[in-house]
Amino acid sequence: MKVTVIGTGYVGLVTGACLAEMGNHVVCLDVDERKIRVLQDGGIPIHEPGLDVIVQRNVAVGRLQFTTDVAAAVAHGTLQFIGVGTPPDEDGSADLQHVLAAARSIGAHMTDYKIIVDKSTVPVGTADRVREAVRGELQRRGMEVEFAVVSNPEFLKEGAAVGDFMRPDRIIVGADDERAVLLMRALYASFTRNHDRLQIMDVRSAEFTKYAANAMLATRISFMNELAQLAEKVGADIDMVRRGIGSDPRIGTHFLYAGAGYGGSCFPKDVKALVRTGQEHGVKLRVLEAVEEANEQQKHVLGKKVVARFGEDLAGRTFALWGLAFKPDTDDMREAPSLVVIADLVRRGARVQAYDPVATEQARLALGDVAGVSFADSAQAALSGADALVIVTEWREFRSPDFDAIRAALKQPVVIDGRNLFEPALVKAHGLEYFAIGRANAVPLKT
Ligand SMILES: NC(=O)C1=CN([C@@H]2O[C@H](COP(=O)(O)OP(=O)(O)OC[C@H]3O[C@@H](n4cnc5c(N)ncnc54)[C@H](O)[C@@H]3O)[C@@H](O)[C@H]2O)C=CC1
Ligand SMILES: O=C(O)[C@H]1O[C@H](OP(=O)(O)OP(=O)(O)OC[C@H]2O[C@@H](n3ccc(=O)[nH]c3=O)[C@H](O)[C@@H]2O)[C@H](O)[C@@H](O)[C@@H]1O
Repeated sequence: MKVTVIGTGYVGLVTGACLAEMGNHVVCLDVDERKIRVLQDGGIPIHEPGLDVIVQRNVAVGRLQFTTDVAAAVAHGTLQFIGVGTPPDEDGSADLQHVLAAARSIGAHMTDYKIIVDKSTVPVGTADRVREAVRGELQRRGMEVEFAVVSNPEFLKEGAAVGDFMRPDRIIVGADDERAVLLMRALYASFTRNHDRLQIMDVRSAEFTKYAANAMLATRISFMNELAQLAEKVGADIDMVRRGIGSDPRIGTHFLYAGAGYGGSCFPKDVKALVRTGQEHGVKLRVLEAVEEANEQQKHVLGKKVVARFGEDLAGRTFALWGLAFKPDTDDMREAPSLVVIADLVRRGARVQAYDPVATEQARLALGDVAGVSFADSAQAALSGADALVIVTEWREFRSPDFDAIRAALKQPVVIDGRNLFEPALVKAHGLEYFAIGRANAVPLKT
């Protein structure tokens, strides 16, 4: 099938590459000339495991192309995917300017039947606005061309995006047009061969499903983060509790990890946007308001643990910080908890020596010229001369460290772990003080 994907970010590029991998002919369009140049030169502008191989393979056989030429891109695909950003507006609602601009681009150039697929996360009712935007352009050109607008929200996770797209739990298609449903079924048939994972529904339910999914996942995390705070007070271990409740299939084991707060480009913005939609319709989403507030507080938990151990005044102190990206296996710094941790430490006069396996460049951009932050080339180098180690992101290479080398490098034997990576008794046995989330502190008798 001929497919055009508008927007080559985390979602658009993965969508385009994976659809090409299944034999479709895909043209990816972006307004960012730099990004398109990188892609045309054989590079990948983001860090996403496994994506480079798929992109290169499909470019080589001519099934995947990148362009900034709107007219050519719109002419190419019967299916026009919109995968542009939907950042939060000032009032928390989703800013649809890029989605509507993409819709106008399609309307301004299309000459034959198109199925316009909203892949971006967009509030209920957006398909109607996309339809109006396309129709407005067609009228301006004095043309009548048939088209359908379909909702096909994306559920991939960064860091696991290729696997999630190639082997989806479900594919949601919201459509009220028979011809569009047939083509969407045909497009996705290869991804759902063994199990029919395609769910066809009305457009509004599909749009809503995306927000409901992210809101539910964010709720689980804030719920566990709050319980973790209580666990510390009452002497329980949140990780034991996680295992205990997770074995009930109604609860399930996934997405129950207490930590330094959720970040990323989606949970924070999607929870806000759903709360905002509720307000617009006179429905107060109390649970989600609390989810958001709990998460804002959780991002300060590591800073508070540092203060509890070292005092309010951190002038003259240096902290090693492991993990900058909002989660492992990505370079994405959007809403990363590390930004809040760094701000909390630096505000009190501390210096931070940070290390991340891939996100350093993005972190530099996100932090701007914050004084007191430097970047190390390795996890061990970040420890040199630091008072303590603070872990924010659970990259695999941090999971089994040389505790003796950590102890030798630090001025004080203190590890503050925002992701509960280690057995407290093990860390303590190496002579390190260990402060984690929702667990009793493990402090050796003599330090
Ligand atoms: N990042 C993720 O893991 C997921 C994101 N989503 C949703 O997918 C959408 C896109 O997210 P990301 O890929 O993370 O965004 P992104 O910010 O990485 O990429 C968006 C791209 O769209 C381009 N763009 C903007 N306006 C354009 C236009 N008029 N024409 C052509 N290109 C244009 C930008 O230059 C940029 O390259 C958002 O609605 C997001 O909520 C959904 C599931 C997962
Ligand atoms: O709409 C989106 O953009 C995507 O948002 C999330 O994916 P993503 O943000 O890439 O990453 P997650 O693995 O969900 O992690 C989000 C945040 O939650 C945190 N988290 C996750 C799981 C957990 O148990 N505890 C926890 O604190 C992570 O550290 C991270 O900061 C969803 O998992 C995807 O299904 C969805 O498509």
